Order: sequence, then C-alpha cells, then structure tokens
Amino acid sequence: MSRTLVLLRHGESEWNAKNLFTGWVDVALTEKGRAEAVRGGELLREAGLLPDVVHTSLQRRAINTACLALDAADRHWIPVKRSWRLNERHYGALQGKDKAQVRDEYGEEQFMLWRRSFDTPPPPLADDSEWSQTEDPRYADLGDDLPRTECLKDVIARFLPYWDSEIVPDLEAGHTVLVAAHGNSLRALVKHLDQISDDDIAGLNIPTGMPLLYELDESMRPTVKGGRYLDPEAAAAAAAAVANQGR
Ligand SMILES: O=C(O)[C@@H](CO)OP(=O)(O)O
Repeated sequence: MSRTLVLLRHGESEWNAKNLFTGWVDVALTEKGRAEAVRGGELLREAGLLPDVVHTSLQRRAINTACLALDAADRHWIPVKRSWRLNERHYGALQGKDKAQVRDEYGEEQFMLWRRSFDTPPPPLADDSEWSQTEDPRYADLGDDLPRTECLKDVIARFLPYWDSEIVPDLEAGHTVLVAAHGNSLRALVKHLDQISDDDIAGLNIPTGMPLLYELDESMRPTVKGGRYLDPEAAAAAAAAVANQGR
C-alpha cells in the first residue's frame, strides 16, 4: 500500500515580500503567492497526485494556499482538518520586525541563532504587543499552550502529537495526504521524517509554493530521504532565496 504525503509551504505572504519576521501574525498572500499556490496545484495535477484529505494550520496564508492549489488540481472538495499545531513557529518579540534590521542590530551570529538554531527561542512577545495572539478567538482554548515564543524544538514538540494522532491514521488508511503549512512547521516535520540532526537542520530551508512529495514505508519512514520536489530546479532556487533573507 502506498503512503503518499505531499508537503506544501504557503505561497509568498505580504510579510515574506517585506522581509518581516511573521510567525503567528496572520498575514495574507501576495499576488505572487497566490500564483505560486495555483502553480503548486497544477504540479500536483500534472503529476497525478490527487490529495484525498488536506491538513492546514489556522493561518490564512496556509489555508488560502491549500484552497487555491486544490482548486487548480480539481480537488477543492476533499475533507479538510485544521490545527494550531501546524502553525508557523511563534517568532516571539521578533514578530513584525525587519529581518535585515535585526541582523544589523544584533549581528549575524545572534540573528542565525534566533532564526535557525534548534533550541534558542527569540525573547518572548509581550501580551500587550500589537502582534500578540492572546486575544485571538481562534486560540481561546489553548490556555497555557499558547506560545509567546518558540524554537524549532518547541515546534516539533507541539507538531508531533498531531502527526501521530491525525496525519498518520490518514496515511495508514491509504489516503494521499496534503499538508499545507509553513516554513518552520514543515522543517519540524521534515527533521522528524528524515531524522536530520539538530545541527544539520539549520541548513534546511523550505521554499514557498513548491510541492514536496514523500512516499513512506510501513514505519512512516521516507522511501527516499529528503523526498522529491515536483519542480526540483525551481525549488532549489527558491530555497536559496529563503536562506538569504535578511542579507
Ligand atoms: O518569518 C517567519 O515566520 C518565517 C517564515 O516566513 O521566517 P524564517 O524563514 O526567517 O524562519
């Protein structure tokens, strides 16, 4: 039985375009991002990869990317499941800040620690910040689970329970599963799937709007390490652009 998983980072968001740390701030897709999402869906259709179920975060850039991609693949009608556990990494007090300015102010080493280290979270976001989610009704039930900052290790800790309880059962049922999420929540999942070390994960960047295909064995391990981008050349160029943000 095939266990087919497709990962899709949302298309370019308004804050990707402005080079701002985004995290849990619920920004919209740009026109380019919407086009990327449609192209992602066309790639799925051309590859004959037709999702049976989609999992998304609670953030509009992922939700709308999934809608646009599935519409382009003529799969707009499939069941959808959403969870905060697929949200982008909470970027703490960096949310809303310009990446290049943060790098200039704190230096390359601290910038990269906050941005890509495994276990160094940025300083927490104050609850009275305009970029706080404490009053956001979609997170009203989270209580103490509502993050004020996260490192990648924290994202893995909140993502994996959802992977085990919601996504793995869909894969075991033989469904082709689409996960529409975010740069760092997908880095968390890829680290788990490919068993990437805490150090090496710093070098992994996931491009916007590029479907990444994994076929999984009965132990939910990839049959091909790293999976396969449906458009590998475009994905490599776009991942390099993500790596260079802030420069
Ligand atoms: O700002 C963010 O939330 C993320 C994704 O856009 O940025 P980065 O790639 O720097 O982790």
